[in-house]
This record gives sequence, structure tokens and C-alpha cells, in this order.
Amino acid sequence: MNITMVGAGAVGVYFGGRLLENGCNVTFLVREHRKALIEKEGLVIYSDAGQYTLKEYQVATTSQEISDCDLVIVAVKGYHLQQLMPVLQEFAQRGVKILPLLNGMEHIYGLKENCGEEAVLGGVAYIIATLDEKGHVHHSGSQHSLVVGPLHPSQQQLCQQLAKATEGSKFIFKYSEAIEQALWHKYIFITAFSSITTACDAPIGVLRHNEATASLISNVLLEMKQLALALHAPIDDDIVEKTLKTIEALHDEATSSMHQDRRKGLPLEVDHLQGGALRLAKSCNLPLPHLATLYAVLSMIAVVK
Ligand SMILES: NC(=O)C1=CN([C@@H]2O[C@H](COP(=O)(O)OP(=O)(O)OC[C@H]3O[C@@H](n4cnc5c(N)ncnc54)[C@H](OP(=O)(O)O)[C@@H]3O)[C@@H](O)[C@H]2O)C=CC1
Ligand SMILES: CC(C)(CO)C(=O)C(=O)O
Repeated sequence: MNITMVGAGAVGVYFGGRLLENGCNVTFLVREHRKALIEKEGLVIYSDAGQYTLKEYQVATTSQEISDCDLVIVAVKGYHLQQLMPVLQEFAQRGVKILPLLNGMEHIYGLKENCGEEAVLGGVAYIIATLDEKGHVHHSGSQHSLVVGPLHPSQQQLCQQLAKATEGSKFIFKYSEAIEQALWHKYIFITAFSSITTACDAPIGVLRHNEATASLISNVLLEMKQLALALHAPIDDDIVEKTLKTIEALHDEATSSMHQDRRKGLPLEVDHLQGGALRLAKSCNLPLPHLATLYAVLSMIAVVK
């Protein structure tokens, strides 16, 4: 299978690397400075699931360099997606389907609007990974799965082709007929988890044991559930309770990648995740007061360094 991975960051190199290791042809579509670093340092995955030095991959800086492509996987941060829209539209016009692995939901509607209803598949990445200064990926913990499924009936065959191409791979691939639900469930979790850890600059342990912050987590989860219901998303009735159990099971020092980005002084996906939820809520006249307050704090953290 010929796969174009847009973005050679933590998620892109990890899953692109594992697909390559399993026999797929992978082309990384990157910007010039990333191409230069790849040429200097190569691409390596450090992981308890197996270290791997990527071999025989292609690197492109324009879509015109890529002729054979069965699937485009998008692994950039939310704040970089808009500038990639013309490139993704061009792939979609060639009949290539797009699989975004970004956290969030608003971009799914945006991609469908720009690339076509039939062009956009659903995918959720469950992993904790980060890049080092050489552009090599470090995978922490044991979780490394990708759940993919059709958001339109015409995509079933391609999803099954991808499932076949991942058979025997080191990471866990799951084909899901309920991918919209998986996307929403992750979005509900990540919005609450990233908001509270980043705004308070604290890992989850202290936050869930403090009455005020624990109540804030529950309130954001409840608001995200209301948003999903207002948009007729197919979520579980007990999603808030289930997500609280997930949060309860995390170790005390666990934190979100947004909080890690705050600690490193990197840009934050606040407008994409929290801002996206508030815009979707506005479109259905739904107030989300706890999330709106956290968004105000986070958007200041994102700009005041
Ligand atoms: N890391 C994780 O553990 C997880 C992340 N996610 C989600 O996955 C998404 C990606 O995250 P992550 O991999 O961590 O992010 P990274 O910042 O590690 O990687 C994003 C990459 O996108 C590249 N990029 C940006 N713009 C372009 C462009 N125009 N063309 C080509 N490449 C581009 C950047 O390259 P450069 O700026 O160098 O050009 C960067 O290497 C996010 O939405 C995140 O929330 C989901 C689950 C877990
Ligand atoms: C919680 C985690 C690492 C789960 O995959 C995540 O997606 C994030 O923090 O952005």
C-alpha cells in the first residue's frame, strides 16, 4: 500500500515508521527544514515495543513529487492544518482519501467541507510520543494503537485494505464501524484532560484529589457531552462516568501533550481543541461556561510566554 504521511512529527514518524516496517511504501510530506534534518539524522523510533531505524522511505516537500498514493494520513498539529488545506484538496481531487489523526472534531467538518464528504476517513491515535532534537520519536508506555473507520460507506474497502496492510505490525490496528463515536469519546476526554492539566500547570494526580479541580474536570466532561448530544453525535450514555474512570486510572504524574508543550514553551492546540468546541457549541446556541473560562485562561497561556 502506498501511503503519504503528511507531517514527520511524533505521531507521523511512529505510525509511518511502523507501517513501513510492515511492508508499506511510505512517503513523508514535510517542509524543507524537516527534510534537511531527516537527511542529516535519519528517522528512528525508540520504543519498548521495539526500536526501529526507518529504511527505504521517501521524503517529499510538494505533493507534485508524489504520484502513487492510496491514502494520505495527516499528522500535523491543529494550528498547521489550515495551511495544508490546498494540498489535501488536491489529493482529494485525484481521488485519494484523507485520514486525519489529529485530536479534536471541528477539523473533520472542515476537511469534509473542503475535500468532499467521501474523502475524509476517521482515525484516532492512542499513543504517548514525542520528538527529540534529532527528530527521532520516543514512544512512552505500552499504548500504541490506531483506530480507523469509515465516515462514509464508500470508504469501507480502503479501511479494510489498511487493516490488511497492518496485519502482523508492532502497533495495534483496529477497524471500527463506529469511528465517529471513537472520535467524540477521545475528544471529550482530551478536552477536559488537556484543559485542566495545562491551565493549572499540574499533572492529573493533584488535580483529581482537589475538590475544586475535580469538580471542574466533571463539569467540562458534562459540557462536552452536552455538545456531542446537541450535534447528534453517537456517544455512549455513560461517557462522563466512563471517562472519569479512565482519568481515575491514570498515574499521578500523567499529563496531556498540551501540558508538555506548555512546559517546553511550544505552541498549544488551544484554538483547535477548546476553541473548536466553543465554535461548535456557538453554532447550536449552547453555552459551555466552564470550558469558556478555561479557554480564556489557556488562550492567554498560549500567547504570553
Ligand atoms: N504526540 C502524541 O502522543 C499524540 C498526538 N496526537 C495528536 O496528533 C496530532 C499531531 O501531534 P504530534 O505528532 O505530537 O505533533 P508534532 O508537533 O510532533 O508533529 C507535527 C508535525 O507536523 C509538521 N508540519 C506542520 N506543518 C506542516 C506542513 N505544512 N507540511 C508538512 N508537515 C508539517 C511539523 O513539522 P515542522 O514544524 O517541523 O515543519 C511537525 O513535525 C495532534 O493533533 C495531536 O494532538 C494524538 C495522540 C497522541
Ligand atoms: C493523552 C494522550 C497522550 C493520549 O493519546 C493525548 O492524546 C494527548 O495528551 O494529546
